[in-house]
Amino acid sequence: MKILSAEQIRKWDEFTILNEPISSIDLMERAARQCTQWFEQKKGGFRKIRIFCGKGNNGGDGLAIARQLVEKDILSDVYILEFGSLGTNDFQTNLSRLHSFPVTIHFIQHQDFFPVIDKADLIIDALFGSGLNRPLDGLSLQLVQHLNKSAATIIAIDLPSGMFADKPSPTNAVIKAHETLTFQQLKFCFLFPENEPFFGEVHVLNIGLHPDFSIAGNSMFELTDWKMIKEIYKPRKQFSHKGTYGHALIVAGEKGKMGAAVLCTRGCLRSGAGLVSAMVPEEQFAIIQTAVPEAMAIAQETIETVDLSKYTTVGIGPGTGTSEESARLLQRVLVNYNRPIVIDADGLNIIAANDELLSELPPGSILSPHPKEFERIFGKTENHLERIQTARLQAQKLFVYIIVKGHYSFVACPDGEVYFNSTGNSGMATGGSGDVLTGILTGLLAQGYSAKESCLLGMFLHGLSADIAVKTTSQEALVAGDITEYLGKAFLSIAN
Ligand SMILES: NC(=O)C1=CN([C@@H]2O[C@H](COP(=O)(O)OP(=O)(O)OC[C@H]3O[C@@H](n4cnc5c(N)ncnc54)[C@H](OP(=O)(O)O)[C@@H]3O)[C@@H](O)[C@H]2O)[C@H](O)CC1
Ligand SMILES: [K+]
Repeated sequence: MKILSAEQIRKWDEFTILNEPISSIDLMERAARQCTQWFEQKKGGFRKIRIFCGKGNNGGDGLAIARQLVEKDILSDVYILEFGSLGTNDFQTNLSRLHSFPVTIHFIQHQDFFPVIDKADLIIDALFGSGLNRPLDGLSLQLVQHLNKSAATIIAIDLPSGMFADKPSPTNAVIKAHETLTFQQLKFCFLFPENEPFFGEVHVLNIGLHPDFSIAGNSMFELTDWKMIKEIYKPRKQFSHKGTYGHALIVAGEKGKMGAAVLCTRGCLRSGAGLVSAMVPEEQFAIIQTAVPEAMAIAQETIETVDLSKYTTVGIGPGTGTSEESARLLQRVLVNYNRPIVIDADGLNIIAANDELLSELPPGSILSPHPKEFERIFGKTENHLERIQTARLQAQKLFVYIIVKGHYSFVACPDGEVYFNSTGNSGMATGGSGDVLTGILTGLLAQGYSAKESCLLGMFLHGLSADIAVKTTSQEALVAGDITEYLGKAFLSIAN
């Protein structure tokens, strides 16, 4: 699913209006209807429903919701932020429609008119949506601060007022919503971690924008979905043997960090690699061979002489440390291996300390930093959007795939496309979950998925497995090992 800017969504509206065809006011009615149905299902026994409206189309939605709720015998008070000018056409039409219904309409021209809000009230925020073009100030700023001070439940329509739809809102006053009902698809702003305190739980309501609108080519940003992932997934061939699915080399672990090697190797095996060799310090063989008997062990001390070309791919970095010997491991792989590899964790820290290694990366390789590792290599970024843009430029420049981990992990590809992952949960913020991802990515590469396919399928599987796991483990009790345990169920849900 492509992620669109506010401008592109406006064009999609216009396309729908022209080609469905549907009038703009009926499209607003349809959008409001989806919200009304959602509110009906929510029920909740609120003392009073208060709908706050601006004079744009977001406010128009609020007015239409007020009318549709009365039609269902749910009463509300409407508050219109009044600046003295007329609202949009659809706002004005909805205002005149509302006059014949038993809804009290208040016009707010000054902060003295702000209502006292009870914690048992429900606030519907329809002040500003995707048309916001500057931070809030004056009366709108004061109103948002007043609403945020209340202990009432706040539901935002389309976006929390004060938040820009497609760029960071660092200095803005923004409504702190408990839930947000957004239209048609996720907006860019919901992918930024800085915005998380404001949007609460986001529900995407389908308002039936025209399916033929050509978004392809209009956006470099995309959210992975089931259809895309099912197309990438390749069932195993009937006449196959372990050689069909490649031989992966995992270079991981040092004394005290062998857990990373175990998790990574398990992730690699569980994602379907035919053979996996784990290159660990020789004195740690017992750990890897006991914990992962399916893998072969090979000593890190043999790195100078080993023939790397016999491995289909290499995953390097989890728990290796950043000592001179570990740096040597990475250098040797980079210099002697020319197919795509996966580099994570300490492998990335070694690169951060020796940035000349960036020019040695085999083309098409995958780097999978978390934000701090990313900044160590590519420099400080002010916000998530800047991080996305930097990753995009670097992926193009270095011809590598850069996965930045987090809620909505994303991968920046060498062709300039950026894909956000749609699976996963906060339970994954636990030690070792990145090591499992490295294993999965390496395992997918080994069995013949392209680097891009490995990134998309790997991130999706990793998150999906955790989503399935938390149904029994809870987010709190999830440990990285559970992600490998549930990978089978994740594969089954993609295959079926
Ligand atoms: N396809 C859909 O998703 C549909 C969405 N709908 C709803 O429409 C809004 C977008 O409506 P729009 O009228 O474009 O914008 P807003 O309602 O968000 O804002 C209206 C005007 O507010 C002014 N503005 C902008 N920033 C500020 C500010 N900081 N302070 C005060 N005023 C501000 C601006 O006008 P100016 O002339 O003052 O620049 C805006 O134009 C979308 O979010 C949905 O809720 C449709 O209902 C159905 C389809
Ligand atoms: K809003």
